[in-house]
Amino acid sequence: MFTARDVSKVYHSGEVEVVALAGIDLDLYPGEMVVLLGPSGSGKSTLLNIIGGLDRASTGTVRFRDEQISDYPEWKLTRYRRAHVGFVFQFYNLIPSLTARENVALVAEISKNPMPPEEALEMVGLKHRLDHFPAQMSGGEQQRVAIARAIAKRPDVLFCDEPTGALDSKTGILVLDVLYRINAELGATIAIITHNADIRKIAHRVISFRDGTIEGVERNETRLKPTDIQW
Ligand SMILES: Nc1ncnc2c1ncn2[C@@H]1O[C@H](COP(=O)(O)OP(=O)(O)OP(=O)(O)O)[C@@H](O)[C@H]1O
Repeated sequence: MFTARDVSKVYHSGEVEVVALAGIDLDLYPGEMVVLLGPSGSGKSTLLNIIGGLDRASTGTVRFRDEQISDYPEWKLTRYRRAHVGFVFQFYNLIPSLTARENVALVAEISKNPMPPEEALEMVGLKHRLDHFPAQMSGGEQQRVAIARAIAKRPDVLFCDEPTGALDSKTGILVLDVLYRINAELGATIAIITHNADIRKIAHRVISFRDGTIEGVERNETRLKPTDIQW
């Protein structure tokens, strides 16, 4: 689904150059669930942001199916992101003055063939929270609203940057279980960035980062369900 070749990213802040990615090659396949592991600052978010069309590589190429998205002008990149990519971040980013249903509806409105917000919220187990505001929900519930919002446009791929980073383990497992089901039931490719090595067991493949490079790729012969892991 994605082919990244020799992707590098250098940030310049004043005199200082930070090499966030130093020539990475990565393939992501349709329908797989991958976990990206690695120390803080090793380049995980930078890579997903580039593949997701939120940022641009300094050098190298990124293909999505038959399209070289690294060559896209801004408007095409926006269209690509809108049509194909869902994002889930550590801090939910819900609009506080909108209910769960309205937060999801907002994205559904700018999509071509969206799921009804109620259906997306039902998939994440929040049918009973449709008209609650973010402040009336727990962290895990808010994250599940954020996931419902991301899947409502039926994305081909879901990029999740530390989705359980702000949650206790019990709630985190619930959120991972939702992602696991979305991967199995909707067939969406899912990439999860985490610092938590225990989460690796739920992935088809685990990609390990170090200093802006990929240190290793491991395939899990047997996967665990999120409800079978603990940390
Ligand atoms: N906008 C930016 N400007 C300057 N440097 C940046 C910027 N974004 C990231 N970096 C630097 O690039 C490097 C890689 O950052 P990145 O966020 O990709 O790492 P990460 O592996 O996702 O880390 P974490 O697990 O802490 O989120 C880090 O050294 C970071 O400080």
